[in-house]
Amino acid sequence: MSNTKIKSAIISVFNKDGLGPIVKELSNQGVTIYSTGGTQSFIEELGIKVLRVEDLTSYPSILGGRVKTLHPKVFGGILNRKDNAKDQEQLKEFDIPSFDLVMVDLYPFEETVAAGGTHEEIIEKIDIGGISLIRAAAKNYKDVMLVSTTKQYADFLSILTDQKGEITVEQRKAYAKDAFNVSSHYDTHIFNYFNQDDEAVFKQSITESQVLRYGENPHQKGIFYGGLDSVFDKLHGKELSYNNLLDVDAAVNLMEDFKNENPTFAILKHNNACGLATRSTIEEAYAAALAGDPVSAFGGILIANTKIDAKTATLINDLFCEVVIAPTYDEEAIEILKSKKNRVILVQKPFEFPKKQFRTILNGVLEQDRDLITDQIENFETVTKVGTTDQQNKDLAFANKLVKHTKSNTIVLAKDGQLLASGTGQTSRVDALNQAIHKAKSFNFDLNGAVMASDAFFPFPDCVEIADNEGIKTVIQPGGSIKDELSIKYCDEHQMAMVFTGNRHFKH
Ligand SMILES: NC(=O)c1ncn([C@@H]2O[C@H](COP(=O)(O)O)[C@@H](O)[C@H]2O)c1NC=O
Repeated sequence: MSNTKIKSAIISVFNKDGLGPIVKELSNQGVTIYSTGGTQSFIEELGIKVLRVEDLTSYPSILGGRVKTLHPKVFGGILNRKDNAKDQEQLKEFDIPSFDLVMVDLYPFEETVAAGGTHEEIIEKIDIGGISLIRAAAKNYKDVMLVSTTKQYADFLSILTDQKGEITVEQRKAYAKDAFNVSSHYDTHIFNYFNQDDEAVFKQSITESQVLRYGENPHQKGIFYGGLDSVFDKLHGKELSYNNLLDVDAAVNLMEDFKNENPTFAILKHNNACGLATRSTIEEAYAAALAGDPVSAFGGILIANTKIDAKTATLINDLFCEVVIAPTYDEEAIEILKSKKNRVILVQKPFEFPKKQFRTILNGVLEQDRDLITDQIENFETVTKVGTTDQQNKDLAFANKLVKHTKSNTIVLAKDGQLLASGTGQTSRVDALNQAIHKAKSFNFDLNGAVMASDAFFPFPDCVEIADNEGIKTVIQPGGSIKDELSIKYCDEHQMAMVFTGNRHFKH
């Protein structure tokens, strides 16, 4: 198959940005340009000759722009096969010009939904003519070059210029493939808008992707579908790996629950926090978080809920860590942190988490709502004779937030706004508690006065008994076991306080 020299073009774009240099080049190359209303005015204002689609079709744009290019003279000009004699005869018979280039930028449907447009505004942004132009030109890629998104402008302009308007069939096919990506993405968003009542249909479209160095292990391939630019500004460091991304996700989710708290710092390893503390300064919060488990912190992911200053950065610099995340940094702090070549420094932007979560299992996909419940002190239900003090309530809320972001089964032990230790991802709650106690003791924490949080109810009174024996007298848990009474009874007999939240926070 031969190259196609662009001699005629039809251009209909919503966003006119970046169009100027392309139409100038097309004009320089003597290309005949047809265009729709707004695009035509834009091109004319550049002093470039352009023909009106209305003159071609002998119809004005009607129904408020709902019908402007939908005409056999337009679609015949795009869909005709150059090597099909009958097609070419019909072009002559019906006086249809043949198009070698189609350029479209669709109505901004997704953006209108995101901006909270009214139903009527959103419906009007369902592009009909544009999507038809795209499908037609992509179908006939053997003869037609199609630019279906403004993202292709720079590449297309260089092809146009370098190859003097001669486009190879490989290039046309590649652009056609991209076009079906554009059209299917567009339709996915329309479907999801119409499916807001949550009918169980899985349809997602993510056009951005990043090939990772590898997956969870070096022998596994890894790709991230999504774009991090809306979440972070990356100031420094190597590419985030598959495991880094999982940890970063866990860190950002965790810190979301502490974003309105006093300065709070977390250190994560393998998606779980190994250090977390809230203090009056971020420097103190970092020091207390690190003290939670300085061994695990090696190679960890660090996240702060407030600005990282130079003093904190100096402390961080003593630790080998993969990623540091904060909403802002002092200039000096950035320079200090940059001293390690590979360390990734991220500025977290204000960011709204998607409301749904997905993961693959077996031969399908699981979907669930994000766990948006953050248990508030005013909703705590004291179920024991002994109540809780204000400080204990603060610690219970702190530990309970952490439990929500730790792999099940989990038990979190905390005191004075500091994670003392947690048991993570254990097959029994008793194992989780024993792991937490063992860890806390290994770092010389005094468990007297500590609080215990559990992600799910206690099926037996064994955990409260073990906790009691260690001096832990205050407990928070969802409640809901048929044997709750046994745990409550134990607490009452041993002057322990227990609070129910009513909300389980499994995380698997
Ligand atoms: N109705 C049609 O026949 C039609 N043909 C092209 N469009 C769209 O109209 C827009 C360009 O319009 P204008 O050139 O008038 O600014 C583009 O987003 C294009 O995708 C159409 N509009 C919507 O369907």
